[in-house]
Amino acid sequence: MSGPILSLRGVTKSYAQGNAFDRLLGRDTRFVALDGISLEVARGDIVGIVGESGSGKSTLANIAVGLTKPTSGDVLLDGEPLSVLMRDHAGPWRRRVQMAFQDSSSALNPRKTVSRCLTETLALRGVPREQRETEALAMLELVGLGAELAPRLPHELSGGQRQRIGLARALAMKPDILIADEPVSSLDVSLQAQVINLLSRLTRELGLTLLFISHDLALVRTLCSRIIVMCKGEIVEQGACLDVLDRPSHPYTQLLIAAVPKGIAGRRKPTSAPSRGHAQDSVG
Ligand SMILES: Nc1ncnc2c1ncn2[C@@H]1O[C@H](COP(=O)(O)OP(=O)(O)OP(=O)(O)O)[C@@H](O)[C@H]1O
Repeated sequence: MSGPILSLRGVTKSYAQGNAFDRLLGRDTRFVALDGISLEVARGDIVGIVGESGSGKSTLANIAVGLTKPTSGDVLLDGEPLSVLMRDHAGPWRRRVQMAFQDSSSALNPRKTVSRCLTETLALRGVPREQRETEALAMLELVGLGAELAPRLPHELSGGQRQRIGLARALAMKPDILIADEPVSSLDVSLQAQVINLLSRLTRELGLTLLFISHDLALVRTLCSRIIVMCKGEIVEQGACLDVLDRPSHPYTQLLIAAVPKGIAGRRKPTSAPSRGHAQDSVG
């Protein structure tokens, strides 16, 4: 298909503010978390979504993945509206758009082994029972982890290993779009580099489209081909990643870049990642 894989058209999300008493007196107001967002994501793009805390990045991600319903506006996957695709609960949207979360410890069930976590996801995808163990091991290998982790519980893993299990679980659904919400923020710099390099490799090898939400402009520069800058629920600037980061036109983007210590925002590259969108995988 030649059109955008993901489109948002005039998407707004607002939340009621105030308590029941306020509402009774007609004093309730609504807080607008997303204000008429429109964007298009091309297949295979790696899109960085940046902006200060509270600017609406996670709300946007949750709407794109179908976890949050927009107050108004349309979300389309390959031109088909989310509202139609979501009618079937285990339907195409659920499989095709997956999310990898920031907090890997709460994203995994503490009572389920790595193997069970992956085989259950594979079952959801309809993989026959007898193939699930083998495929679970293949998923572990894909994210650079060994079969010895399969019987372990989440608390028996390191933070970086948990992060990659979360990624493996999202990838086990064979998604077309992966949304990674601050996927490396809890990791140290070398683990960050591993996960970033892994994401870069997987987007190339699996033809994934990646939405990468981050506060770290240097990581976005390294990984992403496009960038979306959000401020107070609106997109204030978007375009080719290097163009926007090197020549920001909106004052908010300029502030965001200026807020990062010199030499870090601009051109830091994680270990062994040669250039944006072409980071080498250093996962062992
Ligand atoms: N369920 C909710 N009810 C009310 N307000 C909400 C709800 N969810 C989010 N918000 C508000 O919407 C705004 C956007 O939140 P969101 O989590 O999307 O921001 P963000 O850019 O992802 O922030 P961060 O970088 O800190 O994760 C915030 O002001 C937040 O308090």
